[in-house]
Amino acid sequence: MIEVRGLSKSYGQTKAVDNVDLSIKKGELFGLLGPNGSGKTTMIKMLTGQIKPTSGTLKVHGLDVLDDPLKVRELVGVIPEQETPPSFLTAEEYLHFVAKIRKMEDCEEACNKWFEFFDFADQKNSLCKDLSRGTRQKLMFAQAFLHEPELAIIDEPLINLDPVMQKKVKDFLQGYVKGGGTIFISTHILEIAKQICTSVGIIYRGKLVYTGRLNDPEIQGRNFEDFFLDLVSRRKEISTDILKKRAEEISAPA
Ligand SMILES: Nc1ncnc2c1ncn2[C@@H]1O[C@H](COP(=O)(O)OP(=O)(O)OP(=O)(O)O)[C@@H](O)[C@H]1O
Repeated sequence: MIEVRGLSKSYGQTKAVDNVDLSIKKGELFGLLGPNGSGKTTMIKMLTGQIKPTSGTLKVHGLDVLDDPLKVRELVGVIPEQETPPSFLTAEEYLHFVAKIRKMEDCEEACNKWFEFFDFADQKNSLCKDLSRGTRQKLMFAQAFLHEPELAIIDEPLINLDPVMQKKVKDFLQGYVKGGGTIFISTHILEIAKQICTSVGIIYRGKLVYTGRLNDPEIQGRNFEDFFLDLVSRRKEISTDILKKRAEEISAPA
């Protein structure tokens, strides 16, 4: 469902994503994990055709994202990082608008299903700007799954949701992949990955330093948090040395 080869994205000197290879099969609930600034959002932006890679290839849903970014966005359900629905539309108008873009014939039932699922039917006529942050996230979630995409890509799916809604969303995501869907999420919350993901990738400083299942022999018998911290802090020591050297160079007399 997702095939990435040699994918890189640089912003000036910063290698946000560095030579990543990744394959995600249909039916996976894949979690991309990594500390802040490790390249998760940049990966998602490339997968969804929001930004172009510096180099590499990427296929999503069998489509080359570089050749056909519009088609990819039409097929795939996406929740970008920190995205909120347009302030000037009501919640219902926004879902109808998305349904039109998704070329859905009759969206009334699908929209109502989501208002009920997230328990905010009483606010469907409110302007999005007047909704709470959590409710805006619910709406973003609804728009991504409205057309029941085969693949959904979600940056931090549980952000701003209360524990009751988090549980609902986690159950929904697990059910979705059991029903044949594929989901790619990014998160820096390890607990979420442990609870719901069928496979994970760990990205650190743009490099994919691990991919596999949570029950892989490499992890088995070890606490996943320790495994994760080992992977990223081992590299942190290296980078700390580099930073120290740079600081010495900068402070050295000319
Ligand atoms: N538009 C941009 N211009 C310059 N640098 C950028 C840009 N977008 C991201 N970066 C840099 O690329 C690196 C990766 O950022 P990215 O947002 O992908 O990380 P992340 O893993 O999603 O972080 P977080 O968990 O904090 O959201 C960071 O060093 C960031 O500062």
